[in-house]
Amino acid sequence: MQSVKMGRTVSLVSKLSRAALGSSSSGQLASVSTGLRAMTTANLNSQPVVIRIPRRVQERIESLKQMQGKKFDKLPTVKPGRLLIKSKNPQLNQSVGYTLGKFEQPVLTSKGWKSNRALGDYFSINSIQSAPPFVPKHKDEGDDGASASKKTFHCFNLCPELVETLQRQNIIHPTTVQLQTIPKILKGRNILCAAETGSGKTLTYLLPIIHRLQEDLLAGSERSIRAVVIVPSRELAEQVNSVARSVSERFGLVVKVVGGGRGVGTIKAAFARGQPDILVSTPGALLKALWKRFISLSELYFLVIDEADTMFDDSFAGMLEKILSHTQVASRLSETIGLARKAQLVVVGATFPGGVGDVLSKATDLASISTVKSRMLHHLMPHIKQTFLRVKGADKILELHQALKRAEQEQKGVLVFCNSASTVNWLGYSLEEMGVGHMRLQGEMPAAMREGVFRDFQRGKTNVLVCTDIASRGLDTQRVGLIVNYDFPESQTDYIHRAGRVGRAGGSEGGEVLSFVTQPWDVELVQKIETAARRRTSLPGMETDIQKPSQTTDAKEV
Ligand SMILES: Nc1ncnc2c1ncn2[C@@H]1O[C@H](COP(=O)(O)OP(=O)(O)OP(=O)(O)O)[C@@H](O)[C@H]1O
Repeated sequence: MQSVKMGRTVSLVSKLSRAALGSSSSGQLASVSTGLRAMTTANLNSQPVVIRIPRRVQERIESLKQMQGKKFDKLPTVKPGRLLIKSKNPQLNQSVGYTLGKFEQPVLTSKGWKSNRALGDYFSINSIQSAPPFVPKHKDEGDDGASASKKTFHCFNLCPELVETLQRQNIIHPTTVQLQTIPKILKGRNILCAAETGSGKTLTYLLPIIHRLQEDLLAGSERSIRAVVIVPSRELAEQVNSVARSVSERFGLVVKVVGGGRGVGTIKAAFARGQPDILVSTPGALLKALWKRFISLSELYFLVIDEADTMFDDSFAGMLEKILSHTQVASRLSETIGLARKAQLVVVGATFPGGVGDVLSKATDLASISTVKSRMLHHLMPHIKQTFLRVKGADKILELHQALKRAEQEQKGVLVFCNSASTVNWLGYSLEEMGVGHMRLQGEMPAAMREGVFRDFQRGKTNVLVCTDIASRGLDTQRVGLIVNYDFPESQTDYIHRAGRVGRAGGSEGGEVLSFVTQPWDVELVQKIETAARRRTSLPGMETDIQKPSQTTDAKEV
């Protein structure tokens, strides 16, 4: 008897679950509740039976109840399971398991955000996986990329000492971009490598360069500048210099760095004791060194342009063209070998707006460039939680203070991004008054003041760095767990780069981005981001317009 009753109860619960899961109609919801009440009464009269309603069903019932309360003319976007979008208004939540139809317009939380009535509204794009998308998955592993026999750096046939050096730094398995690009650079190809922020692009180009140069050194070649890496900021130049040194030291390769803002004397002094094998430089400093004939690039094997989107924008493109005119870039694979060899070109970035092809076509045949483009390029990173808060300008400082307190408890490093140097200064004074320890980094600071700020932040001198976008490009910020967009970024590109300071290869999980949205013009960008998140597509209008390499050229040259 008992077992029969139990059996009926179980089948009733499963029917109710199906009803609740499979329908959004209020009639069925009412029957779910009535059924449950009837069942409870029946059980009181006989032997007690514990009825457990799965949490999924409970959540479903809750959301259906909310639908009932408000006339809602749209299919529910909430399914059992985790939420992709969590809004203040739960009707606008969207589950990970919900896929928007091709012609279905997403209902956005940020839809009415231009109006002041929306003040206080918010939504989050939740992280839906713990592993970054640039960690290669293997057949026998789940979404998080755990376990499995992954490839190691041995697979590239790099010199063993180089692989050993990486192992000592706990860099064992190549990322997707490294797997795809390193073999191509080793073959001598011109490369355009477009891959997500934090996916390990620096080692992607440095490893083949160092491998090649140490071979040359063993062959007894004279020292001259064989590789130049051009980056847009002094901080990034210092960082690339430090990575290059850490992996090339044991081979006796010389790496030097020159940055702008320090005058010709400092640049001259950098080369007083001879030419390095690898030179890392900002474009301005490199041009000065070339014009003053402190260096020559006639023996160049590799020319790397890192952070391509910044390097090809109006502020740098002119300088870049001049630098390219001082170099001989190979237009075919056969030109990268032999005595009359020309330089191999490697262009690297996490975002590729238009204009790249225009400049490059002046230096080489675009058909000679192999493009490596990662699957999630220009997508929102799925392993980072991103929250958008519609807030009054005057309230931002209080919200920031709260966020900083939380981050302090969790011992996270924080980057606070502002859109101008003056806001960095103003915010700095305000935080000082509030007793919040921090450092500041912006482009208008005198070189001497700017020097070492980022390094000190990296070393943990303070947990908070208030900065402009000069800190958003390329800087490796393993200790940062929270990004605050105090000012909302002016472009999608800036948003991607700022958000990319968390969730980097080899870093810790659980990075977050918090964005304050105050201005009507911010709202349009938020809406684009929210739409891309709900549709799970790349951000709109960010396609790369560089010409794809022609298959025939590639086939001939291999
Ligand atoms: N295969 C790897 N395994 C683990 N960590 C790695 C690996 N490759 C690189 N890293 C580490 O990942 C971090 C990010 O690398 P890197 O700065 O080169 O990223 P990036 O792609 O250039 O980022 P951005 O687009 O922001 O410039 C660094 O700390 C680096 O040491």
